[in-house]
Amino acid sequence: MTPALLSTHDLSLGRGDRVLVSELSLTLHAGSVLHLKGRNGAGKTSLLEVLAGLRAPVSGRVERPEGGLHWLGHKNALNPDLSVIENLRFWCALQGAEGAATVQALDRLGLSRLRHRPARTLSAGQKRRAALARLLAVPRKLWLLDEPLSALDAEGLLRFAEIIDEHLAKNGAALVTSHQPLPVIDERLTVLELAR
Ligand SMILES: Nc1ncnc2c1ncn2[C@@H]1O[C@H](COP(=O)(O)OP(=O)(O)OP(=O)(O)O)[C@@H](O)[C@H]1O
Repeated sequence: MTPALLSTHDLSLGRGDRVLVSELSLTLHAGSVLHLKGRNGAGKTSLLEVLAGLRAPVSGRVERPEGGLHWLGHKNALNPDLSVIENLRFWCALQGAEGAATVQALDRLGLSRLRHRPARTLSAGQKRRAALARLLAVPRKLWLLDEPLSALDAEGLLRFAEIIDEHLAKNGAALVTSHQPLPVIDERLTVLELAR
């Protein structure tokens, strides 16, 4: 059995007086991906925020990997006035990862040609790709990704599939929310559907 990269123990969370998740215990192992599904408002983002440590649960606890994790929220968190590569370098510097492989990361997302363009001039899908490039610039074992496929075209989906595949092969793990099927269709994928 590969090591656990994320575990929850009797985790409950809510918004206001609404319970969204009740006593969830799950384990995400290295080399696996969990597709978190559920209708609008079911609580996927709220759960991801608790897993990332950005929001407190009502009860229960979360065990995360040493060495940190990647969190990609709905927002791309790009500074509109910096170029694509400046944005990535700035983010790497915040992570203490100066000299990270930013050019290669942008190349993997098909953004080489656009790397000196101000982020504000990118299309929605190009901005999503620029945010995804962070996953490659700094290695982290655990990826928590909220709707990473939003705005990606067919070619972007293929690139995402390749990136996830490599990440799992290197004993990484990912928890991904998406309203569309994930481009990983084998025994490495499990699905959790929030019921509400
Ligand atoms: N800032 C907030 N204050 C109060 N309630 C909120 C807030 N943000 C979200 N909620 C509520 O919490 C519930 C869960 O929201 P959440 O964003 O986690 O759902 P989701 O499953 O990610 O939805 P979607 O598929 O639309 O992204 C929803 O009912 C929503 O109305």
